[in-house]
Amino acid sequence: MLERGGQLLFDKLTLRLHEPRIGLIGDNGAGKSSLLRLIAGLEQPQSGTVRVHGLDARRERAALPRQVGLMFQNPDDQIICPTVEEEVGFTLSAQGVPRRQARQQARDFLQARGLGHWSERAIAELSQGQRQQVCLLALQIGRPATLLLDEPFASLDLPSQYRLSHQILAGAQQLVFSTHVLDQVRGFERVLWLDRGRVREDGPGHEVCDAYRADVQRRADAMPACMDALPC
Ligand SMILES: Nc1ncnc2c1ncn2[C@@H]1O[C@H](COP(=O)(O)OP(=O)(O)OP(=O)(O)O)[C@@H](O)[C@H]1O
Repeated sequence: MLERGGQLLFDKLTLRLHEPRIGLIGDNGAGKSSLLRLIAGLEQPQSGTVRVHGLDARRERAALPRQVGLMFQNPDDQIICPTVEEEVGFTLSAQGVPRRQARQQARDFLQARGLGHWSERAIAELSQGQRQQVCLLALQIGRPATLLLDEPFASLDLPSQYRLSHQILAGAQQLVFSTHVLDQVRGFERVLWLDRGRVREDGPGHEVCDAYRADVQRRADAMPACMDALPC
């Protein structure tokens, strides 16, 4: 059970997430980010347990970052270092790698991806899309088994979406990916449609996306026409 803002959000929710690519869809406030935060150990349920690759997300929270990395909706909520190299290296220092060695590994990691020229760049001078790329690199260098992505493409232009998508799919990690753009998860093995904290549909991406789209269409059809709804 999880309460947020004094409201019960998840109650008796039981999920096993084993598929390589899992999408999360649903209206604003449905609980997508909250579910990702539970898996990442950033929120704790008031009752019940969250197990991540065999770890208890409450009692073994310190060990979670080696297993799971969460990319926040807003890169500025994630980034804490002034330069790209420091930010990417920070993941390794947090895992116990000495700072100097972590910086060197970060440089090598960027170099290997054709981004050696980014090493010393100030994060503050990067665009939103570039900052999101840095967040993803900072997660990937830690090689977690699972990547949790919270609307990773929300504010990106098309070329940035392609770049980031390529970067995401190039990794071998399990993906759990929340989005409002159904096409991004339609081909996934499994998609969960969350509705006010409950799982409304759970199945192959194309089926669940179609069911959600049809429901949204039904609700839109039931709305008064725009002109009627506008104030005089
Ligand atoms: N920091 C917070 N404090 C209190 N309540 C919160 C907080 N963040 C979210 N909530 C509430 O938890 C519920 C689920 O929010 P959540 O952010 O998980 O939804 P979401 O599906 O990710 O929405 P969106 O599509 O808008 O990102 C909502 O009712 C929201 O009001």
